[in-house]
Parts: sequence; structure tokens; C-alpha cells
Amino acid sequence: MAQFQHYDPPKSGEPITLQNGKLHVPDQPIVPFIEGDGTGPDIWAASVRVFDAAVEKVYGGKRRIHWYEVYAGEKAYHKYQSWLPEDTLTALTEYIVSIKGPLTTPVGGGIRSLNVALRQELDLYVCQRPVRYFDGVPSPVKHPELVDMVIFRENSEDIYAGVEWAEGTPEVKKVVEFLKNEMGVKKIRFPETSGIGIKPVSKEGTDRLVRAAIEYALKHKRKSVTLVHKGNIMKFTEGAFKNWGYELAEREYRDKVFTWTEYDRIKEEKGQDAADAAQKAAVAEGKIIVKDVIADAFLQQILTRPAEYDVIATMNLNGDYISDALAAQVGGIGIAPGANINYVTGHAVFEATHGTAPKYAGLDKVNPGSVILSGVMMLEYMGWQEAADSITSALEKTISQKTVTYDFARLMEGAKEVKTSQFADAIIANL
Ligand SMILES: NC(=O)C1=CN([C@@H]2O[C@H](COP(=O)(O)OP(=O)(O)OC[C@H]3O[C@@H](n4cnc5c(N)ncnc54)[C@H](OP(=O)(O)O)[C@@H]3O)[C@@H](O)[C@H]2O)C=CC1
Ligand SMILES: O=C(O)CCC(=O)C(=O)O
Ligand SMILES: [Mg+2]
Repeated sequence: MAQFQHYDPPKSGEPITLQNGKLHVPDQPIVPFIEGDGTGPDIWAASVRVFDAAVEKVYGGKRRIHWYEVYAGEKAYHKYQSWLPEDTLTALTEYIVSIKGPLTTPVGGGIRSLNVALRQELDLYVCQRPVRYFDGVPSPVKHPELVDMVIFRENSEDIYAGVEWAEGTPEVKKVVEFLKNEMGVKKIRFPETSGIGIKPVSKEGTDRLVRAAIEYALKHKRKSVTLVHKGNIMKFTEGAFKNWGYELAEREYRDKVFTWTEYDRIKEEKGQDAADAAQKAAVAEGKIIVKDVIADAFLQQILTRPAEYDVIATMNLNGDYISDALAAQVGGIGIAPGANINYVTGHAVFEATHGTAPKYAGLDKVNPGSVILSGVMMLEYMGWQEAADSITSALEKTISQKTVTYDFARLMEGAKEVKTSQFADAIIANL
């Protein structure tokens, strides 16, 4: 049993464990949660009521989650003078599955992202964000129902590694001198006034991310995995990601995938008709098509022909941008869930795609849908599919009744605008 410096874990309930590589979830699991900053407390208070009501309704008391509050962000700082107490990392490690609200990150200085720190500390290398349309949700596009994608965002490297030096510091001068004098770099336009950041992208990091995306596509019988990159410009990071992704697909999933590199090889040897025929045959056999697209083109194509994309595998920064863009396409960040997962150790921290939305903090106003749907993902991960499904259906029903928070109400005709807590009440009534 883990030792905690300050925290007192619940006396009732049992830890979720990993046994022979499989998650073992007791009927009374202890699940740590972080409330989050800004609108986090409003959203969490609403969401936890929905989770508990669904589990109670579906399992009639046989199963219950024993919530364990752990701290990060402003609440942790006020309580323990630490933004991310060691006890929190211990709890998230010990209890394996957890859920969190958003945490504030200052821009241009101050502490580094606690969200990124959690992902790095627990090595949660996949940021998995499903994006689908719910009937009746207001959307800025004509056919939001064509969007049904699952983003696999690499979550442990890229420029999020935080290897950067500020302009004007002795450190950045040293780095610039090294680049100029020892590496022959001549193209830093304004060397005296540059900040410098480093973008590490590795073969190992790419392999495990792309493997997780392909495994998901196979398990859920999806059509394709698209590697999204900017490899034409960043050849040895984003370009290498694309090459390593294709190599992994062909090396580890030879009989289960058809890749666009294979398509190009056939085209070169036998012509385009033969390549088209080979791809058609692969689709008919149920193989996953592994393809790639340059990130800027991807961002316009998700608007013009979203049906062509399915599972997406991409690096950290691209994945961040793509998550918010796709969320907007199906009605906004208010219903965009996510999970940070290490598929080897089983560790998973579920969290919404959005941030703290500070201007709405304490107003009981924002949409709790993203955290509620992150909880749905968590219940699915725990194998509590019935509870997950009951929440999804109740959420769908509530939206179809036009009982919605401000974000949907401002775009819907005839909507009844409700507060965060009332939206949760309506979902619970529809369970
Ligand atoms: N994983 C995490 O914990 C994340 C943390 N952050 C952090 O959050 C802070 C604020 O970031 P910011 O860039 O403003 O992004 P936010 O996602 O917090 O908010 C941007 C806008 O999105 C809309 N929005 C966000 N959440 C909801 C919701 N639950 N319901 C309805 N609408 C919502 C609001 O739009 P509108 O104004 O149109 O009403 C809001 O003004 C920063 O410190 C950032 O670092 C950001 C992203 C993720
Ligand atoms: O950590 C942060 O402040 C931002 C994180 C973020 O934008 C995301 O997880 O999508
Ligand atoms: Mg983001």
C-alpha cells in the first residue's frame, strides 16, 4: 500500500489493479478525482451526481464508486503550498484510473502546465479524444453528423517536452552560440533576440502511439488510421513520424492493414489502376487503410470532406489544435471528452478537452457535458458499459428535449437554457 504524506485515502472501497496486463475492477473501486480550477468545481459537482446516479440505477447498489479527492492547481496550492503535491502523483499511480477537471496554466511565464506534467509523470502517452455528433446539437457546419473521428494525440513529447530558453538569458545565448559555432546553423533570423524551443519526436514515442491507434481501429472495426503531420517542413520530426508510422503498420500489422506506401509501391510497379484495385480489395477484406495527410490540408478537409477521416494519429501540438477544431465542428468544446492513457501500465486520467473557462468560474453556467462524457469513457474503460450507455442515452435525450446550457442555447431555436447543475438534474431525470 502506498504511503501518503498528507492525504487520507478512503477507508471503504478497494483499489483497481492491473493483473496479468488486464485491468481488474472491483465492484467498489476507489477512484481519485481532481476538481480543477476555474469552472472545474461547478462542472465536477454536476458530473459526479450523474455518475453516481447512473451507477446506482444500473447496478442497484451492487456497484459504487468510492471517490477520493486529490489536489492539483490552485486548490492544492492553497492547501499544501504545492501546485502538484507528491501525494497526488502517488494516488493517481496507486489507484490506476482517475478523472480530473481542467487546470490553469499561465501564458508566457510562471508554472509550466500541470496537465502536461501529469501526463509526463505518469507517462500517459496517448491523449484519446473521440469526436462525434449528438443529434440536435447546434453546429457551424451543414453536415456535422459526418464527423466521427477518434484522435490519438501523442502526449509525452514534441514541443510539450518544455525544452526551451527565454530570449535574453545567458542560457539562450549559449544555445545560439552552440548552434552557430558548432552546428553551422546560419538561418536564425534574429539570433540576438530569439527565444529557442526544442521539438523532440522519437521513433519509440511514435511507435507506441501509432500502435495504440491501430489497435483501437482493429478492435472497433474502424476504416482507417490517418497520420497527420507537417513533414514537408519539419522533416526529421513530423516527417519521421509519418515514416515510422507507416513502417510500424507494415511491420506489426502486415495482414491487417493496407498502407499508402504500399499503394505507391504498387502504382510505381504496375500503374494506378492496379494500386486502386489493391486498395479496393483490402477494403473489401476489412483491412484498415493507413494513410497520411499534411496538417494544414487536414484542417481544411475535415470541413470539406470529414467522412474520409476516422482514427487520427498525430503529434502533441497538432493534436491539441485538431481536438479543439473538431470539437467546434460538432457543437463545441462543451461536449468534447478525452482520456490520457498508458496502454501498457493501464494508468488512465480522464479529462475534458476544454480548459478552465475562467470568466464563467462559480457561475454554475458552463456545459458539464465534456466531463460527463469523459466519465462515460472512464466507465467504458472500467468495463461498466451499461452505466456508460445509460449516461450517453440520457445526455442525448436531454439535448433532444432542448434542455441545454448557455453554449448550446445561444445557437438553438426554442431551447430552454439551464444552469450546469440543472443540466445534470435533467440528465439524471432521463436516466
Ligand atoms: N486539460 C486542461 O486542463 C486544459 C487547461 N487549459 C487551461 O485553461 C485556461 C483557459 O484556457 P482558454 O484558452 O480560455 O480555453 P477554455 O477551453 O478554458 O475556454 C475557451 C472558451 O471555450 C468555451 N468553453 C470552455 N469550456 C466550456 C464548457 N465547459 N462549456 C461551454 N463552453 C466552454 C467558452 O467559450 P465562450 O467564450 O464562447 O462562451 C470559453 O470561453 C488556461 O489556463 C489554459 O491553459 C486549456 C485547455 C485544456
Ligand atoms: O495544459 C494546458 O494548460 C493546456 C492543455 C490543452 O490545451 C489540452 O490538453 O488540450
Ligand atoms: Mg487544448
